[in-house]
Amino acid sequence: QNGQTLEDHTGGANRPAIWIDTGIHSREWVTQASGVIFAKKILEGYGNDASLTSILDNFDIFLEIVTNPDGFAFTHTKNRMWRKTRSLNSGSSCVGVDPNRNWDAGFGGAGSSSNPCSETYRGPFANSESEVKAIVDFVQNHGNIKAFISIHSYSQLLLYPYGYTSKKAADQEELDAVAKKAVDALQSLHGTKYTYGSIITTIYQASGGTVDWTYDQGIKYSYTFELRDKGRYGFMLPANQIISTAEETWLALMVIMEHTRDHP
Ligand SMILES: NCCCCC[C@@H](C[SeH])C(=O)O
Ligand SMILES: [Zn+2]
Ligand SMILES: [Zn+2]
Repeated sequence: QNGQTLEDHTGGANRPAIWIDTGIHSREWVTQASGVIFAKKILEGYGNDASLTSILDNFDIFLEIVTNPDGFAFTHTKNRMWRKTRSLNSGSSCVGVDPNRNWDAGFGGAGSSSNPCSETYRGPFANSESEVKAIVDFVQNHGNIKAFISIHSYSQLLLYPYGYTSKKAADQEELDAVAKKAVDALQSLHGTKYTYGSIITTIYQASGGTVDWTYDQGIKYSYTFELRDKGRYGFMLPANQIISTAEETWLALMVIMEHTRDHP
């Protein structure tokens, strides 16, 4: 359209962008399902919701829904509780690397395991997993991503860097203020209560994590969500909670995206 070639589908040379991924941990099924609903929100919202329209008039949104496809298939066929990738580990009969410990941010430090049989196995080296490397390459080639949101379940948390170190992020105050606003918006819909804060202080030490790497790439608005619930169902959240979970999470995402739009 308007004289642009097919390849240039992003509406112009490298517009600023917002990244959202779901399903990097395959068993966290409410996240992939929510990702599909986020896609619907984006498509239906353009031209109807003024705030989303203004976001999309200025940013591209990149949404990767099945970020760990091999793991996701495995949860459907063999093991519902599979978390990691399905890569083969030489010298071990244990399969898979934790794709949320494989990033080059404090890689190999405390908060990940060197044991291939562990659920938090970091992998043989940073970006060893194709699922991770693909995103690293995309982020570095794009070079104009302003917000990066990686969605997990469960625990009802909104987390920001760092997880690999107790050092405060340079933008900690701002990240905390936006997180508060986001969880307040989330809670306003169905009363779902979230906790927010830095990864290491709010959940546990985790090395090689996604948003620690994106933050250190200069993507200030880097957040990890842990969606519903707090353990009653855990990863097996009943399907009848998918829509309400996605709807409330969308309100939090809108707060983060609006802040990104208004603070370019
Ligand atoms: N980027 C590290 C985020 C903190 C831990 C998040 C949870 C999600 Se299941 C984890 O990977 O253990
Ligand atoms: Zn997870
Ligand atoms: Zn989790």
